[in-house]
Amino acid sequence: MKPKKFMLSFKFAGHGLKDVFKQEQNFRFHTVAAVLTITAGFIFRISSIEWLFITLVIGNVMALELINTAVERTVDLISPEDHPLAKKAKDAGAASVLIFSVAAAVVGAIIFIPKMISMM
Ligand SMILES: Nc1ncnc2c1ncn2[C@@H]1O[C@H](COP(=O)(O)OP(=O)(O)OP(=O)(O)O)[C@@H](O)[C@H]1O
Repeated sequence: MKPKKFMLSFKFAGHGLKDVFKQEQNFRFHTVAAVLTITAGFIFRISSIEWLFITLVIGNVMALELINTAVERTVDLISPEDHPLAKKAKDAGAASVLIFSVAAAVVGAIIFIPKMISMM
């Protein structure tokens, strides 16, 4: 890939990120949750392994939310009218974010709850 094309792909990704942040409340919620989790990571001085898990779950939740938005928009483009398959596609996309968000909450609880308890 040419360097100019490579740099342009970053620019387009940036546009996508900015647009989804502006348009999607769920993405803004996940961003706030990520900032709070990272702040808690510094406050509780979590280990390298714990940072590894936190980085992976935050990255995956946000990436899934972006993919879910891409699915929603593609469905809206292809099927602006109500259609049972459009509903199934959108609901499956939403379920993928939900499943990983629950897993992320479990990871966060395993890392932070013992540290909060020992602080009290
Ligand atoms: N074209 C469609 N045909 C059938 N069901 C749809 C269609 N578009 C959305 N739905 C369903 O209607 C419900 C609400 O959808 P809604 O449009 O409010 O949210 P969304 O498109 O999934 O997400 P967002 O609000 O972020 O765009 C969901 O169960 C969704 O699957």
